[in-house]
Amino acid sequence: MNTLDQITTELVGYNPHNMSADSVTSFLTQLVQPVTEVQQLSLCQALGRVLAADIISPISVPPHNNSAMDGYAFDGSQLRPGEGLSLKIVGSVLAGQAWTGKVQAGECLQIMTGAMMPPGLDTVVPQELVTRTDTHICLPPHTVRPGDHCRLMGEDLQQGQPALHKGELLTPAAIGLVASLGLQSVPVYRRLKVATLSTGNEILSLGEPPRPGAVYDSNRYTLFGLLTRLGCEVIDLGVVRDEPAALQAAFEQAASQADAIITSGGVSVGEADHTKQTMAQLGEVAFWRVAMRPGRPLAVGRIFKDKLTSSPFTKRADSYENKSCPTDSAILFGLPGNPVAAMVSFLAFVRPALLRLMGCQAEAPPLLQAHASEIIPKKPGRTEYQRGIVSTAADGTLQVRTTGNQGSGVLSSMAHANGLIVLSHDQGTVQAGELVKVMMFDGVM
Ligand SMILES: Nc1nc2c(c(=O)[nH]1)N[C@H]1C(S)=C(S)[C@@H](COP(=O)(O)OP(=O)(O)OC[C@H]3O[C@@H](n4cnc5c(N)ncnc54)[C@H](O)[C@@H]3O)O[C@H]1N2
Ligand code: MOO
Repeated sequence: MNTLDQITTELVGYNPHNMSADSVTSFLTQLVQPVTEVQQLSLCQALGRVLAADIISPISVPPHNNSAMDGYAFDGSQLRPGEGLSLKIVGSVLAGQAWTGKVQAGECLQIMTGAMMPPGLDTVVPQELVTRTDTHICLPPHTVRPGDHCRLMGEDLQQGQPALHKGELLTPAAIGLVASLGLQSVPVYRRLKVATLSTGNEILSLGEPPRPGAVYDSNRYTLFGLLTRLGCEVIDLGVVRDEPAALQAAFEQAASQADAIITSGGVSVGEADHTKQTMAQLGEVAFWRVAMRPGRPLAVGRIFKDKLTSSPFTKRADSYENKSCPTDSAILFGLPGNPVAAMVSFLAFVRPALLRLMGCQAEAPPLLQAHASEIIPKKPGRTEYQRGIVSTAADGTLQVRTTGNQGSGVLSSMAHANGLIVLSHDQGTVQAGELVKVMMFDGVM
């Protein structure tokens, strides 16, 4: 585990009370140490998990030369430029069958897609490109070239070649690739446990009757969705009152069970904002406040498990299967209470940090570029995230417009967005037609 001093002395521009969005990303890369515990999981359970070792192909894929079309297989060396070809049909082979007979010069074999190409044959002509009698086919000139429509053994993967690398996320395509190798299970890093709690005396749990001054908790629900999409196990610790003792008990419980803790509310400068103080008592506050909007009062730190009193930490290698978690500290993300500020902070920083904690080494997906359909006012000196809808303009280019009220408590404009327009730290107001960057939600939330 790196100490804060080790991380911060190397970090350019570190200012714990006003971090730029870029320095938060660099900081979290240093702070977060990936989990190390590995499990062997059957393929169907492994979707969304992170590979803990390279997958080396035990076989070649495809395992044999085979036809890419329903048609006729023959030796392509008989083709002559500008000339047609007449071939005698000597048999027929389906996928899964092996043709054992001979196919001589002047002959062909009727073959179905996926069927093994017999030795000596390297070319397939699709059936709709030939004229056929009972005994022969006739290929017009220029129908195929030697080697056409024949899929070669190992053209996808050669035996012994790495198919996937350690640190890759298992997507549906990756799961399919592993299955094509005949492997039934894969080594993956264990699932992260993430504890969530909402703070605030005014926060109502669902099912409670409304009361004056109170609002229903939405943050635990957006976080539940975001964390579930990420494949984390969510430990829901409910709503905690704005009281230091209640917060301390909740943090201790969370830290004893989870790799990461995500709170919302109580990180600003109000009299009931106790999150940072409790974080400092049980661990350390790494930084608080980011030059961004929304989400400025984000606080990040960690809770040291060996300091906990009420929830003793058992450091057993298999303990993540039980109640506690085998890491020395739990990283704590104190998100701002305003619902959109909480979501934006999660998407901008928490999600990439959790992916790193999960062992994922994949690059962040590139931001998309779209033309702003309207003026977007922006002050230089902070990164801004605006809720937007990307669509295709009449000329085929991408355009983006904002989804209305951008107040950091307004969830409806978030629910109607398909991405966040990311306006960088030094950027000023965006004019209509200018290109802007967009972080798309697809696959993320
Ligand atoms: N004097 C200042 N006041 C505020 C500042 C500031 O710099 N100086 N920052 C503002 C900004 S920006 C934000 S964001 C908020 C963040 O405050 P907290 O993290 O302390 O959050 P709360 O005060 O607890 O709540 C803010 C707001 O969000 C509602 N909320 C909280 N939790 C939930 C939840 N789970 N579900 C739905 N809504 C929730 C809460 O009722 C408040 O309306 O501080 C500003 N103030
Ligand atoms: O940063 Mo706050 O999130 O704007 O409301």
